[in-house]
Amino acid sequence: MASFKDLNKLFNGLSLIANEFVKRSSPATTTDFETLIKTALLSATNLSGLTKGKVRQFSKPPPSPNAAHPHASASNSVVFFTDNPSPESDPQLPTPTPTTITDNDDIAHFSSEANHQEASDGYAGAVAVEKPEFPSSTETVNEGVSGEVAPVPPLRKRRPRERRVPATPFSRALGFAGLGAGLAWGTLQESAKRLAFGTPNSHGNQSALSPFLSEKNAERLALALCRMRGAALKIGQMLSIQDESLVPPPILAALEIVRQGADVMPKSQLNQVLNSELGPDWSSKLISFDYEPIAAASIGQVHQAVMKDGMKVAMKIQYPGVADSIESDIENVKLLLNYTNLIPKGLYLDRAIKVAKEELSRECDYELEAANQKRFRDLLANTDGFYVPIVVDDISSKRVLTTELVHGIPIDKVALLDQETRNYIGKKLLELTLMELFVFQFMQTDPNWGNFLFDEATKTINLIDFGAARDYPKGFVDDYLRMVLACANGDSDGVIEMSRRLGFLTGMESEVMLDAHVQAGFIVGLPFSRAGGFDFRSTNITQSISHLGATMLKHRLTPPPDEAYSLHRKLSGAFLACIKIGAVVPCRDLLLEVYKHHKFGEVNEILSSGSVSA
Ligand SMILES: Nc1ncnc2c1ncn2[C@@H]1O[C@H](COP(=O)(O)OP(=O)(O)OP(=O)(O)O)[C@@H](O)[C@H]1O
Repeated sequence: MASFKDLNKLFNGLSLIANEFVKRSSPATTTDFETLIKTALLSATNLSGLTKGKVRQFSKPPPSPNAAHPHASASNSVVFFTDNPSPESDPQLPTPTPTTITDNDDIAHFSSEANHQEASDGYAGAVAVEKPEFPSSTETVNEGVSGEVAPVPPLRKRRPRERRVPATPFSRALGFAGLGAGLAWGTLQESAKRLAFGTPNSHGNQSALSPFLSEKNAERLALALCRMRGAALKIGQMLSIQDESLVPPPILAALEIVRQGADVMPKSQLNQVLNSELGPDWSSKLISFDYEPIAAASIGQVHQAVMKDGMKVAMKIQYPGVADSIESDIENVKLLLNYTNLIPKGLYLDRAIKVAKEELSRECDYELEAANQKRFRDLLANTDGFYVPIVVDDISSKRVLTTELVHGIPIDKVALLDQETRNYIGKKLLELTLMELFVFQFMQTDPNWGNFLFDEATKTINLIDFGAARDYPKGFVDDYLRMVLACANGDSDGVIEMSRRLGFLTGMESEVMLDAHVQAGFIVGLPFSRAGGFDFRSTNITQSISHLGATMLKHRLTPPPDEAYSLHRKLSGAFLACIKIGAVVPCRDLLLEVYKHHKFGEVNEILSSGSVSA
């Protein structure tokens, strides 16, 4: 039976390819045709297991010939610009007088964490592109007592590959089709292996149950997402912020690859985007630009540059084609998910996908992100402990965003800091979340841990990435605050009433569903239920919710309101961050503080047990 199903999956995978051929054949251009041939070859070799994408191992680069130069020594990919650009220069390198440019095909350096000062921020969700480890004369390295430089053992981790972004809808669709076929083939291989050698012990491990979830398939999926970038990768990264105990190990490993960052654009493609977005004289505002990215995110990559006034900036440059392919990328992901039969009923995938599409198209608009960032900068100007970097309008456009470069440790990496500092960070994160929703009614909804960079020296959390930010209507915020309080106070009538008003329940639900819903609410409300510090080190909130989740999926009558998708992602992201860093946070005190100052709108109903006492 199982093998028949798997054959069916293989057939479906191949039909994905056939579909794309039929759908796309008429408007195909010559370039599309070339891509088609390349992709077909890649898929064919992938099917036969030749290029299914092992993470490449890179070798250490030779020492920079410019090591004496104070800037170039930090990275041999930095280009310095003179005031008098040469008119005969290569059109791909605007206003050039490049000092040095890395010309290797692969960005290929290993570096040690200890040496990793400037770009230590580069760990974040999207990130992990480290600088080469040649300290400049001005940099500090580990110095022994004798003053000699102590060798630091290199830290090996996945290095990004340099790959062109498939920029036309046709080439992207083919990428997905190739992936579909690769996964189908992987599933078949795994099934055959199981027929021959038996199914591995399950012990509740999903990967053992489904031949689709084999290690090879998970890796295949991750590497394909890193190559495709765009909407599909973004969804993968969203999924990567999960409770680790709930996700099967092969998928967890694959998501970690995805979380570490995408492949990077080659220089020629990067220059094309910069020229078309900022004009050919974009470099006239800069002293230098580093062609080696500090981050390769889902929809763009980030480069360091120095402005004429000396300010160090981060330039986020969008991959070509991703904004126009959101719709088709998501449809392709949906096809893949459907054919794997992995999506449980009750997820209301269509509604979630509609919301994801809207969010992603907003995120591709960097002018909107710049406006969001300026708004947050104003809103947080007088709040201690947070900093929002300056937006540089002069060197920004719809697809390029330049902001002041900030530093810090991404919050998932603060686990080694002392307990007091971790408690402080946890408290600040929760305080910010509550403030955004209930005070500003404007929230940055991407809980990616790399978006919060903790600067130990100033005890400040530097906030970046405002692409996903949205307003919440006053009525929604009022009722949501009442609901959180009802959850915290163990008030089931209040939870049900507010849930109906907010649209989580229709009023027609069965007792089983109502009970599961209320229990889930109480679990989420647990950190807010008692005064004093809530210890996130000993909580199993996410596991408890997942048990109830199964019941809710079975009995749910309506999808959650649109506002809830991003909001719940953010709230669970904040909780997961506190769990990850093992913080003890006075959650109830923070909530009551917000409640005390909240001005409810006209319908200020009092909950059955909603009287609040500190
Ligand atoms: N102003 C900045 N200062 C320092 N680093 C920055 C800055 N802006 C971006 N970065 C680095 O680039 C990474 C990606 O930037 P950002 O999160 O804005 O991009 P994104 O496309 O929205 O990424 P994601 O796919 O993670 O949402 C960040 O995690 C951070 O490491």
